[in-house]
Amino acid sequence: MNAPAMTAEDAAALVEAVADFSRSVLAPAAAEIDRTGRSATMHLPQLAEMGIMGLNLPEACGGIGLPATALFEAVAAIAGACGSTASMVTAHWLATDSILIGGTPEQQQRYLPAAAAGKALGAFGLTEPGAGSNPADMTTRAVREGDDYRITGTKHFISNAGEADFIVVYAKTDMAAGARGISAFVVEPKAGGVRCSAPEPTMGLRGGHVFEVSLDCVVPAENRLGEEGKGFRTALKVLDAGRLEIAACAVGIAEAALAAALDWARERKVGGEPIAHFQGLQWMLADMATDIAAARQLGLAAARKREAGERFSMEASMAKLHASEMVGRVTDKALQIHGGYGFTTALPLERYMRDCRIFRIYEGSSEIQRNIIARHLLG
Ligand SMILES: CC(C)(COP(=O)(O)OP(=O)(O)OC[C@H]1O[C@@H](n2cnc3c(N)ncnc32)[C@H](O)[C@@H]1OP(=O)(O)O)[C@@H](O)C(=O)NCCC(=O)NCCSC(=O)CCS(=O)O
Repeated sequence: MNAPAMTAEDAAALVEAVADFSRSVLAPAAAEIDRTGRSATMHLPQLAEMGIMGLNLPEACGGIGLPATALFEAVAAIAGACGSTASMVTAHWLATDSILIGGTPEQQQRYLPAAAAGKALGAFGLTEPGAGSNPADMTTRAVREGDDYRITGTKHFISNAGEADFIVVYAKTDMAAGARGISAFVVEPKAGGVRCSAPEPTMGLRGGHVFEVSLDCVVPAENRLGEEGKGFRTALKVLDAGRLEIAACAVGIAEAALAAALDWARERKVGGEPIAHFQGLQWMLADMATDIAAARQLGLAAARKREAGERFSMEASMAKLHASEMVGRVTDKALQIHGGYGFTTALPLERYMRDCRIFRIYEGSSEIQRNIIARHLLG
């Protein structure tokens, strides 16, 4: 079992500090980020100061080493305040987790301390225009040229890429070997050969920018993470953690929507009576709270397995599946409780609905999560 890097009391205090920061710094800017599409990286200096960019990394790599259960709560707090910021931060963690899981100790020391300190922003380059649900179909290739690799191809829907200092790119080193021919590389866009599109216009998470990335670059062989052909396994391990973080984002946004609905129900009157007095509405609130509690428990169960150093693929998929579907139900009910006001952009309800919609799609759609769960059940 992996020893937790800090005591439960220290972890709880850190989560509380992240929640305070989220309420006081992130939440007030969230509507403006959504309206203007300004990048959530505007918060990077303060996120860095709080140590948030390295919450997922062990102290030996410059991170905070927050235990997985506390990490779940920290992500929920960030997402409840600003979904775009949570998306940007967790995409950075996909990149740093790739190096932590797939890299050598030298590679970890080369990249992770600066990334944990928020001095270098990361992106995770797996998805392609023609390879979303099945990364094994990717066509990006890395061909060995002496001490280097030439990487050519196109990646799509890559969060942070346009501003990233490093992108972990998954590419085929053996085109005939399917998933076993995939290797991972750290690509530094400043070295040249990397072109990013303008940010894709999206329905939600408008400050969590996603890009198409065209690659025709040469990287030194020392930038390959681990052995050739081990990249797919690394990506799937990274995605276990990423899926848990999406579940946490869903719980955070759902809690924000429930809190807004509770306030509204207490204050809004119909026929002189607060709408909270009506049983139909009370039942909606009860269902929302129950749905959120179930999602949190699934997430924490997966996090406990992660903390114990056990494989948690099925649990992460269950947590993501349930939480990403749950947040759709909860935000819809919260908007309904607000009536016409919920439909206006003066209140955050419609933003919550837009921001959470992608959770059922990225880092493995709900259908992919069901496939993974069924495969674990059936063996
Ligand atoms: C649906 C899939 C899981 C199907 O994958 P495969 O069937 O092709 O692969 P598997 O047989 O399951 O796994 C291959 C291999 O790796 C081993 N493995 C897998 N996971 C782990 C783990 N956690 N720990 C250890 N080992 C693991 C597994 O046992 C196999 O080993 P053998 O080869 O048998 O020895 C997969 O295709 C899938 O997950 N698809 C969805 C892809 C996805 O989520 N894409 C999203 C990308 S990122 C994004 O959306 C946003 C990023 S951002 O915001 O910028």
